[in-house]
Amino acid sequence: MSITNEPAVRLDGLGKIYGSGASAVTALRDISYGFAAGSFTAVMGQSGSGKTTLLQCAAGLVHPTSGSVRVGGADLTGLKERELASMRRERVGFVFQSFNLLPALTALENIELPLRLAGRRPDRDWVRELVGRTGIAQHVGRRPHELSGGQQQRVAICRALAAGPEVVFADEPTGNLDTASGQEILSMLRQVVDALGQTVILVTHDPAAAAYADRVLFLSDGRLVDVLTEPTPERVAAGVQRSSPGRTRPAS
Ligand SMILES: Nc1ncnc2c1ncn2[C@@H]1O[C@H](COP(=O)(O)OP(=O)(O)OP(=O)(O)O)[C@@H](O)[C@H]1O
Repeated sequence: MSITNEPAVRLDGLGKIYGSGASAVTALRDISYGFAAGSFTAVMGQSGSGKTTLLQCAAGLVHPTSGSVRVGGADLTGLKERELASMRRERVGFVFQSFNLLPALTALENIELPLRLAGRRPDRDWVRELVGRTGIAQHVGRRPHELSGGQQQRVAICRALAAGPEVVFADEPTGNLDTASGQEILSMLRQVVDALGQTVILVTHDPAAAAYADRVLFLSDGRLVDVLTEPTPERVAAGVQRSSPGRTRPAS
């Protein structure tokens, strides 16, 4: 059971260095932030600023070099790979730019696959509610190649939500979609937060996409340099400008 006021994800002094010696790359520097349960947060910053690394550390996909990550109150620091894999299955959902659906399986089989791999019986009522809410109920018998990109991404969102995760991580989920389909996917993520109380963390390059969130974090050269509340596309675009390298300032 999660404790009231415990953030869904808590980063403390998070740092990540890839490689070592002369080829070492510092991707994250001393990032501390709590992602409130039931909130929608966008992470922005220029290419190479550390967005994907932050998401992957927070999701237990990449080991931080320093600091700690807590998901739903559970400390990931020191977990072995097998324990991390089980944590990911139980507590987090993922939505990627490339949908990552298995082509041989129907949409419904794709949605239920992670649960089945975890040895759990899918909750049919919950899956029915998800496919209804995301508007793909009539398509669940089709295979991915019989669906549009937007429909495939809806399937991926249902798959991410099927196990009732603490948090859904979405890395550029609209990157392969046309503008209208992208907007539908973002509205859907917004609805998932508002109607289902889900926590969503979204990595994006697009100020219009980030404006769907409650808060926007700005990264620059691996540092958290700004946090914007009540974002609009214009305010987010201005935040990107402010947080560009050369104009770095500490987070308030
Ligand atoms: N596996 C890796 N090995 C070495 N360096 C890496 C690795 N992954 C990322 N990096 C480096 O870490 C830094 C941050 O990368 P990251 O992918 O997190 O940035 P990003 O903001 O998501 O970039 P983009 O917007 O281009 O996807 C970059 O300098 C990148 O080259």
